[in-house]
Amino acid sequence: MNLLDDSAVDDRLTGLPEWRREGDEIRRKIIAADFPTAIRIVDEIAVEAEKLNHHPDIDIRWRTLHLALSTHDAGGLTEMDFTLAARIDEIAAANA
Ligand SMILES: C[C@H](O)[C@H](O)[C@H]1CNC2=NC(N)=NC(=O)C2=N1
Repeated sequence: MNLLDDSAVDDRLTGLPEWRREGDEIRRKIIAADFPTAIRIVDEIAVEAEKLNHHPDIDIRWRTLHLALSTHDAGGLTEMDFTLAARIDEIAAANA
């Protein structure tokens, strides 16, 4: 999987307004209604991550999830990160 250059990253982020670039990662926060919902979101993300064999870093703090995506094997951002980010946004919206 090839690393994306800065313009490609910026281009893909325009379609993902919840996400911010932080160096070699993209990050977003999800505030769930309550803790059980936060865990359900994490579980649904886990299903998608396994399908893609691409996994986010997830920080769970009560009902706030901090997510970070990067392609560790490539040492930075690739298409996989943006594919999973879009799926995470769908999961967040479905559990809003
Ligand atoms: C061996 C396994 O396919 C790899 O380690 C996968 C697993 N999940 C992954 N997740 C992420 N975010 N980046 C990777 O490079 C990656 N590689």
